[in-house]
Amino acid sequence: MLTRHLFRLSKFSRGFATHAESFSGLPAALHLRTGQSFKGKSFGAPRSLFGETVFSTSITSYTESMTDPSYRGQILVFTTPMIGNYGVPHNKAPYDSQDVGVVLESKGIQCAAVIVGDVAERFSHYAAVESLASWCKRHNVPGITGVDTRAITTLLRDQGTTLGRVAVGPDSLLPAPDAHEYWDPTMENLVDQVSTKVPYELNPTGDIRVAVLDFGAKANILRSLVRRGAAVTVFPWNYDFNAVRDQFDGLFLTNGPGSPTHLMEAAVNLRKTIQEWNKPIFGLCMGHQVIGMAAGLEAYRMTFGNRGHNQPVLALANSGSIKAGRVYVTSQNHQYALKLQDPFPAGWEPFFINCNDSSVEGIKSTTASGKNVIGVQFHPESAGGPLDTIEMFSDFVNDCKATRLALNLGPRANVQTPIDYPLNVPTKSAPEVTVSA
Ligand SMILES: NC(=O)CC[C@H](N)C(=O)O
Repeated sequence: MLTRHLFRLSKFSRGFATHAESFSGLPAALHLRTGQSFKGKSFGAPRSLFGETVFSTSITSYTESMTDPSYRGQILVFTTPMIGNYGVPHNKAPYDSQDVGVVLESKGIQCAAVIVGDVAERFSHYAAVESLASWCKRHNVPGITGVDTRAITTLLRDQGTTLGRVAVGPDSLLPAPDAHEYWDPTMENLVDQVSTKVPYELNPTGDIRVAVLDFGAKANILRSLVRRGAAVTVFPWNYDFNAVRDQFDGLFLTNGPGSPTHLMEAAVNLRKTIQEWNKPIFGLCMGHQVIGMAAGLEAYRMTFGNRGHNQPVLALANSGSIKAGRVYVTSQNHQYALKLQDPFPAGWEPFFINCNDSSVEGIKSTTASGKNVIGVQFHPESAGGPLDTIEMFSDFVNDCKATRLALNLGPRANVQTPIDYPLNVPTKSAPEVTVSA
């Protein structure tokens, strides 16, 4: 009876559908460079490719994860067995009241491929318009279902993130590639591939004006700033913010894919900004790593990183809405981290620490330094994930407002002053900061 009732409910919900045509059922295999192979069935695009195999422990939000530009080049294994049961929402205007041009985290699927235990052929959700399989097919992204994702995860946890190959159809019957044939996405500057090529503005009449350095921004970062009344100007990753900084009340550095070793130029520019400019700076994930490199900390590659929406972090200091001694559950997607060094560089202190692996989860400028710079390894904008640290965006916006007041700049509400973008600003500075890959 209950089952019949549930079936009816799902039948009449807008998104109830099956997309059998996107389940080719072709044989497929995931080969790891370390020699292991896992066999399953193909869904989505019938296409073979190389990538870096990573796992995520998130239970929901496969749509947000897959559109996160930080997953660029990665074969994403979900530890949650059933993926796809609430389908995929539309991606057409109008989006929402904080329209930043996309409904999820970016315009399309960013990860190279997905590996799931059991892909849902039927989906049901009021906002869903298609199945995971049909979405993957439209975006030319292959998926494999029917594999033991727990076995893959246990392996990756022991041996670390591993290069892989998704082989679909006849390719899956061929022997696994030789170790030297695997493509390593981290050798490329992936940030350059996903960052905006030209500056653009959102909410130009906001109360404060924030510059965003786009290393591969998740859209919810932009929404979170706009929602709090900020006018936002998004710049390419290697734009030298120092050329325009007088026009802004704060600087935000976003998440981004790949190794921070490719972002030396941004770190060198930022070091100058921190030295010469006393307004609020906030960075997350890749942005946090760039802040750390600018501060003189070293970044390193972790064994398997942290990916999921259930990562506990302990606050070590009070700052705005964050209280020392409290544990916050956070959304994360990273492979690199800043080294915890003793002593910390002058003027800096650790802000958060991961409760599972004790890795650095945040740094901040000390009160005595007179600066207001914060970097966090996790994603306070939390798409998807718990909202425990979302108020860090309010803290940042409030700090920007307070700085305007302190500098007697007055309110800028409804003032539309065009930003003057000097051309050819990206510079080729000599790297001065260290990162161990
Ligand atoms: N989400 C991110 O910004 C991740 C930063 C970096 N790509 C890493 O893997 O550590």
